Amino acid sequence: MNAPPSEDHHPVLPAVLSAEGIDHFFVSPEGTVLQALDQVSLSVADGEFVCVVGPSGCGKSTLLRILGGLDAPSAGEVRLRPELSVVPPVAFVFQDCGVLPWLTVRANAAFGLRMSGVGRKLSDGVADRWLARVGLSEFADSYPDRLSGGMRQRLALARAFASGSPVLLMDEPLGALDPQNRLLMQEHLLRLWEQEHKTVVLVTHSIDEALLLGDRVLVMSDRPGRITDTFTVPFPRPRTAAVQDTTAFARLRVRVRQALRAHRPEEAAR
Ligand SMILES: Nc1ncnc2c1ncn2[C@@H]1O[C@H](COP(=O)(O)OP(=O)(O)OP(=O)(O)O)[C@@H](O)[C@H]1O
Repeated sequence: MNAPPSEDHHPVLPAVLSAEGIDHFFVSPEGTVLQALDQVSLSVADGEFVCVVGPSGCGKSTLLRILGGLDAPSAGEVRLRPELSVVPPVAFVFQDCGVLPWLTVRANAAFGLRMSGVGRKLSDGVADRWLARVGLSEFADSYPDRLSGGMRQRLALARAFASGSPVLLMDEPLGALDPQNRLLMQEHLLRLWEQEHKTVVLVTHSIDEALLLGDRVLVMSDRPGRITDTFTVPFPRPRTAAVQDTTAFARLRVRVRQALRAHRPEEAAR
């Protein structure tokens, strides 16, 4: 295995999701080849929250899609713990929510369960419990156009958590929110995850978000994306946004920022 240089060791717990030696190439209609990923290997333990940060265009979304089986890698292998194949193993949360405007809020929350064959009564019951947990009960019979951006994102989270999938793959799920709403949603996501302990891989541009939410932060280089550094986040749980005001947080933020800069060609040239 091509282990990335790392400040910290990978978890000793058995991996739920792992990837080994992932390369990915895109070919344009004119035949131009673009390498998006270069020998990416990672391993995510059961119940672990892993955040991925990296410069724009470095291949984070491509990696997430490959981890979730939406795209096949050009080379390398993704493995999910075998017993997970009995349920939809992964649920996605995207920046644009993926909320379906023609379905009610309840039907949106129940969507993952319905797609995996769960009957309406049972899936609606689960959806209603999740809507209550994200504070959207009163909108259950409404359509998503009645919801604000933050509420839609809460609905997207409810749908992912309600789906029963043990692995949640999140691509900038809070990226479209204003700073105040984003902080509220980060704390909301923290609470949900701390209660449910799903296995999460979350892509974000925000170092602060990664350090607030994650157990580990993986840093990617410029394209073609490689994992250059891994940081274990030592802050105890349950966490609140107040951890961002501590000296330890500020120090770790600097180290992650330095790791990000170290692998950008224009920085290396300075
Ligand atoms: N379907 C595609 N066809 C061709 N090129 C693609 C395709 N999808 C992504 N790319 C290219 O692959 C590279 C990686 O894209 P990707 O979206 O994975 O990056 P990212 O790190 O998620 O970017 P951002 O942070 O800006 O969202 C980029 O150069 C992008 O232009």
